[in-house]
Amino acid sequence: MPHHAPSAPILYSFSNPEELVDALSHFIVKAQKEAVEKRGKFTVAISGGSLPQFLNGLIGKPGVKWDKWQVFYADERVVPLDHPDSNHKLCMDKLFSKVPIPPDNIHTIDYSLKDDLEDLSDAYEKELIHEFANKDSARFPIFDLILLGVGPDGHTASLFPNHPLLSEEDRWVAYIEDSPKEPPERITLTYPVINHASRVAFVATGAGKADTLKTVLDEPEAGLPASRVRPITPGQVFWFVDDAAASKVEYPRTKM
Ligand SMILES: O=C1O[C@H](COP(=O)(O)O)[C@@H](O)[C@H](O)[C@H]1O
Repeated sequence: MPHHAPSAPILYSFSNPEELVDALSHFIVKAQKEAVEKRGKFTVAISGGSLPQFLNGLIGKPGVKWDKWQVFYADERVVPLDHPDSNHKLCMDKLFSKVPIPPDNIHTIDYSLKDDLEDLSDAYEKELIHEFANKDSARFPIFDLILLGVGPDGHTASLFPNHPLLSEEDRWVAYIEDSPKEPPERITLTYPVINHASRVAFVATGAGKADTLKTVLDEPEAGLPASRVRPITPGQVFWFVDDAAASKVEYPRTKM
């Protein structure tokens, strides 16, 4: 089979958060429409951190078919689901408690397995296998959309700089016990999963992310975790940022 290099990232920069929220919700609904037309459902993985607050353009938006969404977490902290550090709690607070998504369509970690992180991450992987296996012959799941953030150190999901997990090639879900950012115990989707997605969209805002974004987009050879997100063709990576976050970036912007 011919090998195609991954497509270059597409960078959208907005002058204010309202424009970003609006464009992002439009982009997500378009992705959902395509997926539902093709396969009758929309598989999406969502991060925590600052990202969920930018999804509020979906609340009450016409065209969102919540019953077709199957939601997983791109990463999750190993804490109770109602703990302030839980990415699930954050997504519930910012979005899912405000929309008619069936609770069974939101796939959370099984916190009762907290004493054995291998079991906990295997159980989450099984949840993915149940959703994706046998639907196509791919070795890895093909998410319709993965929504990611980027930390000031360039980490994304719970893939941190210089961590051995960056080299994971087999597992769909892996655990980490020594996250440099609190809390230390987490699970994360691995690169093979992220880089098989149909679309990955990063969201990053604020001047505090300007240096990080410059390194990620202008110096991919530095190998920061977010730069390594390069979905295999025909997958595509998009960046939704504000002008403050993009202020130091030379990488070309695309008009929406
Ligand atoms: O710890 C995490 O950090 C990243 C980035 O967070 P942000 O607040 O700087 O946007 C986030 O994407 C990830 O889900 C989370 O667990």
